[in-house]
Amino acid sequence: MFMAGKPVLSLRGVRYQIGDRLLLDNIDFDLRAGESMAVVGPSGSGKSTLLGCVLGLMRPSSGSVEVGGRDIVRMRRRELERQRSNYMGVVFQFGELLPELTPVENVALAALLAGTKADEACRRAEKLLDELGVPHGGAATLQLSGGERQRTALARALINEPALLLADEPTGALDSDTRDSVADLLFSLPGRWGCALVVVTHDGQVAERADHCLELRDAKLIRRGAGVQP
Ligand SMILES: Nc1ncnc2c1ncn2[C@@H]1O[C@H](COP(=O)(O)OP(=O)(O)OP(=O)(O)O)[C@@H](O)[C@H]1O
Repeated sequence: MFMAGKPVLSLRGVRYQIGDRLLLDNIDFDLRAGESMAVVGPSGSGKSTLLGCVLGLMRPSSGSVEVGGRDIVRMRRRELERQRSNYMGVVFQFGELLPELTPVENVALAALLAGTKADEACRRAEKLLDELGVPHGGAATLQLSGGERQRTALARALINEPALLLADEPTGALDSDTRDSVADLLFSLPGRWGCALVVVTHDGQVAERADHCLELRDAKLIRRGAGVQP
């Protein structure tokens, strides 16, 4: 896990523009191990763009995005991919799992791709799925409920022990009871695993569980909860 006390994620002066529209204007924040942050904001305000900059999928026109103490903005592709696989885990709205594989296979695959041996990858996948409450007989992932699929997606994001967990609308496709149980699990992870967590969500009831709640509006990040220094 990343050094305690130092930010796992640190943005300074991040600016991102599409055409003549400024989506991110001078965004600054720090997030440390064990902390969670929610980003809310109207549809189209640029929340996914912000996450894209943190993941290195989008390149800001200026500013720095430090993950694990290193600026990813000016990294070459290979180096960026290495930094991403060493430090980051990601969960999307629909889980983005391979439906015909079993949950164990879906989760183990992420470890295999990171260089873990097959036996070890399966063992760790099974343990993680047990801890996150996902049944894992031989059934294909498509037979799981929506909540179980999102828990599987969380297990996949966690298997390489990321210092930074990123989630884009992780509960957006779930009914309200399932949303609550997945959100409870999600926000328990920084305390249990020592990772930092960023959640982009439309849902105020999900966002209020975070240590820091920030709203993206008119290209600026405005603090809504206590904590983070924007
Ligand atoms: N490649 C692109 N070309 C042009 N416009 C784009 C492109 N990508 C995103 N946009 C626009 O940028 C704006 C921000 O998009 P983004 O997906 O970051 O918003 P969001 O806050 O995540 O929205 P939502 O909550 O609806 O998912 C939107 O108006 C979108 O249409």
